[in-house]
Amino acid sequence: MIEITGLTKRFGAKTAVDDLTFSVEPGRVTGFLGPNGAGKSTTMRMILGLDRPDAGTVTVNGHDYVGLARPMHEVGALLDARAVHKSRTARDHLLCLAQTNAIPARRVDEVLELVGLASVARKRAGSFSLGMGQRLGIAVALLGDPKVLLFDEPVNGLDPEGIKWIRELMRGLAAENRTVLVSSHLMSEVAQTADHLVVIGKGRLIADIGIGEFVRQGSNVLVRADDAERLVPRLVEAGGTVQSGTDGSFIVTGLEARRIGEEALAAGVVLTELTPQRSLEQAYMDLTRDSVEFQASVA
Ligand SMILES: Nc1ncnc2c1ncn2[C@@H]1O[C@H](COP(=O)(O)OP(=O)(O)OP(=O)(O)O)[C@@H](O)[C@H]1O
Repeated sequence: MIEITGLTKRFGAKTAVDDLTFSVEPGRVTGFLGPNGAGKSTTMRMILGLDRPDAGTVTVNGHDYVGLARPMHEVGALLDARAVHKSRTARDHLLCLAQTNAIPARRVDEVLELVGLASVARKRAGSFSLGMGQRLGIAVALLGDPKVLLFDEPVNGLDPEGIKWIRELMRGLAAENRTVLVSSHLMSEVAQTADHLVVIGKGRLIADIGIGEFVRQGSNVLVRADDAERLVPRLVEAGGTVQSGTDGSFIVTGLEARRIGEEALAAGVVLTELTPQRSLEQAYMDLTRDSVEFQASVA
């Protein structure tokens, strides 16, 4: 469990993290979303005691990071996958960390296997592709078998097979009741993995919401039906908001397309069109539009 209260970090005149309060619960994957420069990495660095907050507190399993007796056993993090000795082999890199943290050598071979690097364990990390480097970074995070895991943009550089692998890994870690926080600036990267979302913009909290609720809030569906008068009251009763559109169509907010289809079926109404209007990515972009630091201007 990670608990963040009133967390603030300034760099000169810039407030990178601004009075942020949220907690990250075990047993689920929490997606940490925000546009570039929103303050995700700075927040993660403060969780790990790498940056000192100007105000507020952050605790991991009830302690601040510096107060943790065996940090690698409590928190594992993938922050910057390039932070390895290029001349060392993958195995030596892990062995070195294991030795300084009283972790047995057999755990090194276990994590190499787990991340799919066993066959290249004796190759120099400097010769690794970006994706292999990411896997090595994940091996480091898992080395101490920690209960809390932080992944900063972990899919960077991974191919589709690697992306699928890391999604399954994160889901598996959450299923083992671990606390998993994964950052991204793209909704599409976390939508399939996260159970919960924390969205920030310009260092401030924008949303702290279950993925199901976010999907419902983000959904806007265009509907055409042969008997709208019979269908609309049912949709309103089911929690939807209905606005009439042009030429007999109407827009339903707050209900997923499937639910609308089920209501139509139950009412015996034929749907002639059922089109989701806004993707999750779009909903997220709408939410963070005012927080984007660098916007391209349209010529
Ligand atoms: N060491 C630093 N010195 C000065 N400014 C910094 C420093 N670290 C971060 N910042 C600034 O703080 C803000 C938040 O940066 P941060 O890297 O935490 O954002 P982010 O959400 O992780 O972004 P990205 O998705 O681009 O990695 C940015 O405006 C950044 O320029």
